[in-house]
Amino acid sequence: MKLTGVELRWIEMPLKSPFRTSFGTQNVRQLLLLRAVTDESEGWGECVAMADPVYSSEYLEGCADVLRRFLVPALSGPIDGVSVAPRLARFRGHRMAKGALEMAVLDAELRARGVSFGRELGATRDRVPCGVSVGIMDSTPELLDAVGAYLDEGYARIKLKIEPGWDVEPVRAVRERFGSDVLLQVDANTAYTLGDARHLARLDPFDLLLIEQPLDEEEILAHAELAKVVRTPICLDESITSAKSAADAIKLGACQIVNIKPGRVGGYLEARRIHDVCAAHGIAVWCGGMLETGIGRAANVALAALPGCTLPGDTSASDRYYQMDITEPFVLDDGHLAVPTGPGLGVTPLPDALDAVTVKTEWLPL
Ligand SMILES: CSCC[C@@H](NC(=O)CCC(=O)O)C(=O)O
Ligand SMILES: [Mg+2]
Repeated sequence: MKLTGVELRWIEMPLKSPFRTSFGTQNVRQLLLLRAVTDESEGWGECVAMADPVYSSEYLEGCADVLRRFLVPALSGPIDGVSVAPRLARFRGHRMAKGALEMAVLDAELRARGVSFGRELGATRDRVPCGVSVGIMDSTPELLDAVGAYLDEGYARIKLKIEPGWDVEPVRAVRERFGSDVLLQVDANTAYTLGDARHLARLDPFDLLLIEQPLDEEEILAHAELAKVVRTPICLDESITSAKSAADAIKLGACQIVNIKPGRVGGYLEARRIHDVCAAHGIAVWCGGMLETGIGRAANVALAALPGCTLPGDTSASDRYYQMDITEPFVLDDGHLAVPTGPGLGVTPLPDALDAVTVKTEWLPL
């Protein structure tokens, strides 16, 4: 298969309501979609980098630049999904940009072969239980209303964003209102330090599934120290950038659970390798989210169907964040989403919906 070019598409998707985390509040999701055009088929990739480098060092315009000047030109000549990462390895970092490009080439290859993402990645289920991420709110009553609505929709797991000053009390309020059977976890997005260990241990009585990324992404040993003070399992997100970093974190006792985000780790093939490393060490994994459109959501649901994904992921329905998705919407069914079965991602953008959120496009010829 040969690439004839890649289209970059800047899109802006307004959120139904502000999504607040410890690193800021989002009202609109600005992201880059890639369309890989080959001599056999076309494929789609979603770059999950945010507009600003506040979740990780990557950001939207930086990804566009590195794709334009380095990554896309490096894919001239015969190419397929598995050969993208080796071809790009000489360029350091830029995992989200690389992951989106690999995803688009892999999707084109799989559509040409008539193989689904789920089949290619090793999915063993045709539907997956879905969790939902709940942002930091202005008040506890507002939080309880939101959590109650998501539970009524059937979500299998609730994840609360936390930060210093909004942690123990919101968790206590959710437990008191909805009981101890609700699967409940928290995500700090690196907002704490090891000095907060005893404070974070105050979450232990609430029987949380996990505490996600309490410390800075580079604090691997500190997470291992934290795990000696906090009984609740530590889950890493931002710290896990590759199968190697996952193996190191596990060996150092820095995490008992891993949130796998394909964009963060350089693509779905590396995500599968992380899944396999964790499974070999008895570490549970789940598929994280970056407010993807239906394109990224389709691939995430396929990943979430792998056997080692034993915890509900942040694979919410399309209407968690968006009034209208750019694909046929993913709709929750009894707390589950169906794994797409068509070739490649199994979904394609709806032209009118895509045009409605497109800011600009750029064609990168090969
Ligand atoms: C765009 S920043 C979101 C990062 C955050 N993701 C979520 O909370 C889930 C978002 C989703 O439902 O896609 C995380 O750190 O896990
Ligand atoms: Mg997280």
